Amino acid sequence: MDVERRRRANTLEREMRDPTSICNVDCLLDTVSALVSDCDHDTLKRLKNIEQYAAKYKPLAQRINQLRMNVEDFDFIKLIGAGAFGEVQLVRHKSSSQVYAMKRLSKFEMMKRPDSAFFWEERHIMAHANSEWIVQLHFAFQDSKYLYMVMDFMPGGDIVSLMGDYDIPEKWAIFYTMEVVLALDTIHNMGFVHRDVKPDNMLHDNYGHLKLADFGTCMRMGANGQVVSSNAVGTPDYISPEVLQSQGVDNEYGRECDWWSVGIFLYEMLFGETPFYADSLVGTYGKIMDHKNSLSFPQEVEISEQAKALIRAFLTDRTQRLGRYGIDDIKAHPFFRNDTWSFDNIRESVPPVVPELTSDDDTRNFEDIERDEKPEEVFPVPKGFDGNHLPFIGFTYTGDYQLLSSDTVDAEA
Ligand SMILES: CN(C)[C@H]1CCc2nc(NC(=O)c3cccc([C@H]4CCCN4C(=O)Nc4cccc(C#N)c4)c3)sc2C1
Repeated sequence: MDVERRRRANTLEREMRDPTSICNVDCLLDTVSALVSDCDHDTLKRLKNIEQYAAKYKPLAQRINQLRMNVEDFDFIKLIGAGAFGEVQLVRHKSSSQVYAMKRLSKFEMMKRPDSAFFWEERHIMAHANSEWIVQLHFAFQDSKYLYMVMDFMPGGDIVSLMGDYDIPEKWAIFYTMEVVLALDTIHNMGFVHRDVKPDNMLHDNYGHLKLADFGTCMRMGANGQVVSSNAVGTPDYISPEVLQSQGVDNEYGRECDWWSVGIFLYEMLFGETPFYADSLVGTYGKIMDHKNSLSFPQEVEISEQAKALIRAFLTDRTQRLGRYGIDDIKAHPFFRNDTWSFDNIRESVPPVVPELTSDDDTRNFEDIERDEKPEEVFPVPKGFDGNHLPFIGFTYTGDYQLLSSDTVDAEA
């Protein structure tokens, strides 16, 4: 082969081995599976070209799906979480015996809504953060109905349970607020705003240290550090005024919206309830928009002035909010002064609550969840070629192996 042809072949091979390239081998295999899934309908097979393609490639697609990682590789242990488009299961990988948390998102739910590309941010952040503050994505795969994300199991459960089980002393609040601040700084430094920081998204590992776990509402900041979004996201109680006001209109806001949510979280740890709680959504929104007058501290709870000062510094207009000039102003706040933990040693320190676990699949820190037995919605038979699986091409990910990467076949393969 002449030099020019060899050079061009090398370029293509390099692209095919590059995990960040859409020419990556996993993307190409996704394409075959997606195309077969989208063609494999009797109505479409009336077209000769489609019928012949499906007949020829369906066996290959089945072989690809069977050889690559798939849901049959895992034993289901227990349902440990549920969200709008799916659920999280505790599973054990059959061949390695390793336990994982596997999130399963319904493709059908996502096809019904135009703004459903949220799972790409979640995949990117958990796959590439490589941070002790972020739950790690180990594998991602898909079948004709679902997306699957295989992640770290966090046996300590979420901090909502911890707040329910304990009356949290200020000292503990220092620890957990420090860890949330460092975790959010990691997301911000990756170029994302989280937008839905709440105790449900804060999980504990087996030591009792915190990781952020749900990134469906994360959005990439523009060059100016702002996101432009018209869909208000987040859970009412923790949502900042500027994100709230972005409902319907294109409103710009930045990472400081996450610091508001930290203020809500700190208030809730210390007072046992969120500051703008109301028994209606409108009531809560009203209090948030009028936070200057609606923020108050219950007299009967003994809280330090530093704690109140930090809460006020977060629960203020974004133009005045602590953290708008970066995390150093937050780290310097007197509330964090203590004789045990610092922002630099906290990950090496012993957390206030260390989970007592008896096995690697101990789910004592997860409430039982009844599966909402809604009849599994099936896809309507497409009238024409809908390409319903095309938006999911490229989702497949294996953190520990890249197809075609090793020059020689793996010895133990
Ligand atoms: C704009 N709209 C269309 C989109 C906005 C963003 C968005 N996010 C969704 N997200 C979901 O549908 C979903 C599914 C299962 C679990 C969870 C979380 C919420 C409850 C627990 N959970 C979670 O991720 N847990 C988790 C994660 C990692 C490790 C462990 C453990 N151990 C546990 C979320 S649907 C949707 C619609």
